[in-house]
Amino acid sequence: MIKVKIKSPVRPVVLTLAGNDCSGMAGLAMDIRTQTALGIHTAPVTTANTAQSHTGVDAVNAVDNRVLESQLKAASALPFAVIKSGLIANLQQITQIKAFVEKQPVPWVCDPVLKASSGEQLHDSASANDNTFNKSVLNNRQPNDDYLSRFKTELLPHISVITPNRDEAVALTGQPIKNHQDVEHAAEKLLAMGAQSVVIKGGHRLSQSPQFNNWCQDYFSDGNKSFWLSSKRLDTVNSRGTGCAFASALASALALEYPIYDAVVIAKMAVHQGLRLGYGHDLAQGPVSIQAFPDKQIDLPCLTSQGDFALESFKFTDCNSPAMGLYPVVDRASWIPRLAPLGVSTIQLRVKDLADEPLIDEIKSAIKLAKQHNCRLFINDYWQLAIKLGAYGVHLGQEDLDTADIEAIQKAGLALGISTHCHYEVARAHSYQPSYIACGPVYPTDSKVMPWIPHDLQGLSYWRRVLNYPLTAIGGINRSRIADVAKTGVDAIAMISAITQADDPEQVAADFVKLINTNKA
Ligand SMILES: Cc1ncc(COP(=O)(O)OP(=O)(O)O)c(N)n1
Ligand SMILES: Cc1ncsc1CCOP(=O)(O)O
Ligand SMILES: [Mg+2]
Repeated sequence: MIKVKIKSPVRPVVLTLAGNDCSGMAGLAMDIRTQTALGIHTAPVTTANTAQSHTGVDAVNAVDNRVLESQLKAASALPFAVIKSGLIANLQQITQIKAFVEKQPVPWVCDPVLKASSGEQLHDSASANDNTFNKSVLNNRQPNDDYLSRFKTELLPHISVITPNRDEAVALTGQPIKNHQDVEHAAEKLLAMGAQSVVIKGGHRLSQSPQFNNWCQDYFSDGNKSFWLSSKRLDTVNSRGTGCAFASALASALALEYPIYDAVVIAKMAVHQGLRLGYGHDLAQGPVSIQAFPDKQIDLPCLTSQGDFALESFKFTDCNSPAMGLYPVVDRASWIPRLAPLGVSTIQLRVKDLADEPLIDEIKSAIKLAKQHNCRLFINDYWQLAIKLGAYGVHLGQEDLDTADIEAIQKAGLALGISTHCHYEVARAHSYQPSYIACGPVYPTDSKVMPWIPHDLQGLSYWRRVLNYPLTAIGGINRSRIADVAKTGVDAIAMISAITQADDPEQVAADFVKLINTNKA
C-alpha cells in the first residue's frame, strides 16, 4: 500500500457547551451540524441530556457538576477560538461556567436558552444535582427568578455576544416587547447589564406588528453600532433548532476571524439557508439545515438603521445592458472623449480636488461629453449635483449613504452604484437594490488609503457567487491581473491608475477592452 501524506486543512475550534437533544433537532446536534457546515471543528461539552421529540420535552437531565468539570478540562486542551453556549441547566452550572469563561481570552457567544420552542422551561433553579425533571415538573416550574438573577449578575458581564429571542429578551430585561423601539430598548438594557454586544432575534411572530410578522427582523447593538437585519419570513414548519443554529453560525464566523458586524450578517444568511433547506420526517416540525457557508443572494438580509422602514421601496435602474465592461474612474471630464471611442461604455467622474464653481463646471462638462459619446457617466460623491445637472448615475461610498437622500436619487431616475468591502456593507447596499455593487479592493492599491484586506480572486469569486446584481471589481487591477478578474464573471472592471497613469492610456484602454471581452466568463 502506498502511503500518501495529506496536508490536512486546519479547522478553527469552537468549544460548544449545550444540551443534547435526543431528537437531533436542536442543542448539540444542531450546533455540530451547523459548525461543521461552516468549516469549524466543534468541541461539544454536554450540559444536559434532554429527552425530547417533535411533540415537546419529556425530561431534562442536567449532567453532574463533576461530569461538566471533567469535560471542560479535557476540551480546553484544544486551541479553541470561540466559546458558544446554549442550555445552562442549573445554578451550579452557572457557577462552573462563570469560573471557566472568566479565565478564557476568547469571545463567548451565549444563546440564553430559557425555553424549548415547544414551551417547556429547560433549566432548573435548584442549586444541586437532583438532575432529572420529567414532563409534569417541567410544565409546572415556578418562576425562575434565582436562575435569571444569577445568570444576569454572574454570566452577562462575561458575554461577548448574547443572542436572545424576543421572549428571552423580555425575561432577561423584565420589559415587554411590542414594537421596534421596545426591541432597541431591551438591547440597550442588556448592554447596560454587562453584555458586550447583543442580537435580539425576531424569528418568533409578534401579533401587534404586521412588519414583525411578514419579516424576520433581528436587531444588533454593541453600543457603538446598531442595525436591523430583515429577511422575508419563509413559510416553513421545519424551523426547529433555529436559535442554536444562529448562535453556532455566529460563533463559527467569529472563529473564522470575521469581525462581529459581518459575523452577524453571515449568521442571519446561514439561518435563512437552513430554513430553506430544512427537512421533516412526516412529523409536525423538522429542523433547519445549514449545509454550507452561505453564498446566495436569496439568503442575504437587508441591513438598515431603522426597523420600521419601507422595505422594498427602492429599485434602481439596470445599468448593465449593454454590459458595463471596462469602467475607468477618472478625475477630469477631458478623459471622456479620449476613452469613450475605444469601446468604453461606462465612466466614473471622481473629483477630489475641486469645489464650488470649478467642480460644477467639471461635472457639467463631463455630463455633456458623456451624452455626446453615448457613455454612462456615474458621478462619485456629489449626488445633489448629479441630480441637478442630469447625470446618468451616482456612485456612493458607505459614508455617503449616511447622509445622501437615496429616495431623491431614485425619484430623479438616476442609476446608483454602491461601494462595499464586507458582508455588513453588502447587506446594507442590498437594502437599496442599487444598479450595481462594487467590491474592493481586489488587490492592494496605491490610489486610496484603505484599511481593508484585499479580497483577492477567491474573495471576488465568492461575491460573484453571492450577488445577482451587476458586480464591479475595483482596486489594484492592472494588465497582469485583468484577465483573471474578467474570468470571475464580474460585469465591470473599474480602474484608476492602470489607465490614468499609463504612458499611452488610449492604447492601454483599448487593450483592456479586448482582454475583458476575450476572458469574460
Ligand atoms: C466602482 C467604484 N467602486 C468603489 C469606489 C470607491 O468609492 P467611495 O467608497 O465613494 O470612495 P471614493 O472613490 O470616493 O474615495 C469607486 N469610486 N468606484
Ligand atoms: C477608489 C477605490 N475604491 C476601492 S479601491 C479604489 C482605488 C482603485 O484605484 P486603482 O485602480 O488605481 O487601484
Ligand atoms: Mg465617494
